[in-house]
Amino acid sequence: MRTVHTVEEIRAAEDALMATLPPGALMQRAVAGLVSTCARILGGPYGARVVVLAGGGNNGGDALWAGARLAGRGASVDAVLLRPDRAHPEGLAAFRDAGGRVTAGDDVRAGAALARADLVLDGILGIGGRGGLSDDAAELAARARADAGLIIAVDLPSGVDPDTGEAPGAHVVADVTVTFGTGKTALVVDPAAAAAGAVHAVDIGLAPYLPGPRTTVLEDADVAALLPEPGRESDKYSRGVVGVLAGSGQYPGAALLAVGGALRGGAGMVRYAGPDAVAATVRSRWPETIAGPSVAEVGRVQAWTVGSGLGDGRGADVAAAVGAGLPVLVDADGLRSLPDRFAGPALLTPHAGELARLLGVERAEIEARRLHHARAAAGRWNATVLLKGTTTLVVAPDGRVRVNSTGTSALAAAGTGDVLAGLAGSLLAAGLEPLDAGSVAAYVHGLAGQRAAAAGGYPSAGDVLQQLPAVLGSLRQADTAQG
Ligand SMILES: NC(=O)C1=CN([C@@H]2O[C@H](COP(=O)(O)OP(=O)(O)OC[C@H]3O[C@@H](n4cnc5c(N)ncnc54)[C@H](O)[C@@H]3O)[C@@H](O)[C@H]2O)[C@@H](O)CC1
Ligand SMILES: Nc1ncnc2c1ncn2[C@@H]1O[C@H](COP(=O)(O)OP(=O)(O)O)[C@@H](O)[C@H]1O
Ligand SMILES: [K+]
Repeated sequence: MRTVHTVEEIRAAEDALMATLPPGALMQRAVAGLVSTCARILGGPYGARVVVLAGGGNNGGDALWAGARLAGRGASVDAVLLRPDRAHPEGLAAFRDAGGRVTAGDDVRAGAALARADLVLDGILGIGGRGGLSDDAAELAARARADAGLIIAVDLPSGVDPDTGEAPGAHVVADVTVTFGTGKTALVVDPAAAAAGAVHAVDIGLAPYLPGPRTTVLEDADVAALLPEPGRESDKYSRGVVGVLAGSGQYPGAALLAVGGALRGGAGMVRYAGPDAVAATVRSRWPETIAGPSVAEVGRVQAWTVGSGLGDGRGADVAAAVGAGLPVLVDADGLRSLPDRFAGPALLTPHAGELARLLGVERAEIEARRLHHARAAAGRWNATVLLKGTTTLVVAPDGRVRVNSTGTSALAAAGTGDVLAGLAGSLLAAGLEPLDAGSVAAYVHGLAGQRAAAAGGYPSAGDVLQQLPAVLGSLRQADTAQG
């Protein structure tokens, strides 16, 4: 599991750790990790042309110290100081001692150095940064992006907001970010995360001083441990019965994909509620499905998945499923019929457009502030909100957040959301809480998208569905091997 902490938590942990160490020792740990990553990426620093962009804080200090060490190993290093009056004194002294050249941000030499750089170290702003880059810094960042070989961001790409994942103004767009101690929201939540590139974490010994993380990124082992495992005594009821209220005459495929997602997700049984014609289509593909005309008449279930491809005019059925007092997942058209607040476990699965409609804001505003708005909706409806997109977020009303790392644009195809709704519904029926059900489903769904894409061509939702057994099988196998 990868952890994410807030700036306040990181600063408190750093203070506690620093109190046990000689002055400057913590920065030297960070710098050692940064330099070894730079050296590895450069294939050895000797002869490399490096430019350090240094702001006036400790982030600039890290970059200047790293520049000094790279110069000491034979790199040709220029430092461009954005705030010459506030440059990190020890870092700057070490840099000069190692033979580094220093220029001011507005010096023409700065542009020339960037144009021939193999590597730019972005030390303009770190966790102290707020509100986008100043104009002079923005210009250097743009030049670096246009002209230089590779950009490595120190701790964070400068200019993004550390705690929200928002990018409120100009910012560095890095190829790699070397981050210290723990993850930051900006490294996992878009749009900021898109500017971080590949993230390398450097252990500086902070973990014992950090609180339990509110935000996490699940990995294979976490997901495998959360997946329901049928026991010797399991029967179809104890494994979970999912009710699926999805699809319509206009969108019968949504019913097929949601039921398929639920069956492949491990449900012991799926009960489909919908018109006879759609039910017949569902049963011709999934003969194991039990069908009935409405929520009230389909029989007992342990969780409901409602809304995918449902069309209009089914509000009463949605209300019946939502009001059944069972865990419920609400997707797509079902989101038009939400109660004022949920009383029991609920998982809402909007994409940005649907969340925009729910909250009465523009879609672009949702995309710019994904975590903020997912949180707002989770609080407003007392439900866990799974906001789909490049990095899917799952936000519980109590403030816990999971960020999915397996997303792929291969999933940007009609109907993949229906598969996700069925899959997450089956996990709710198996007894997972909405945060676990949503984050495990998003993870598995992303891996299925990756596998479908690797099989070649442009996968459709059906191809993604077909990959679920292989993905679940390999996660389980890895779990058994570990356990
Ligand atoms: N505290 C420590 O011992 C360690 C700190 N480390 C580094 O220190 C960094 C944090 O350093 P600082 O707290 O000095 O903060 P930064 O270096 O991130 O920022 C410096 C200052 O810039 C100003 N600023 C904020 N937003 C700005 C903007 N948009 N435009 C211009 N100026 C702006 C603020 O006054 C801020 O305090 C971390 O990100 C990490 O790189 C690491 O060396 C690990 C150890
Ligand atoms: N660019 C992308 N990168 C990663 N995942 C994506 C991308 N675009 C779409 N997805 C994923 O694809 C799925 C699409 O779901 P949705 O928008 O509900 O489509 P539909 O209603 O057609 O099924 C979601 O899981 C979403 O997170
Ligand atoms: K930085």
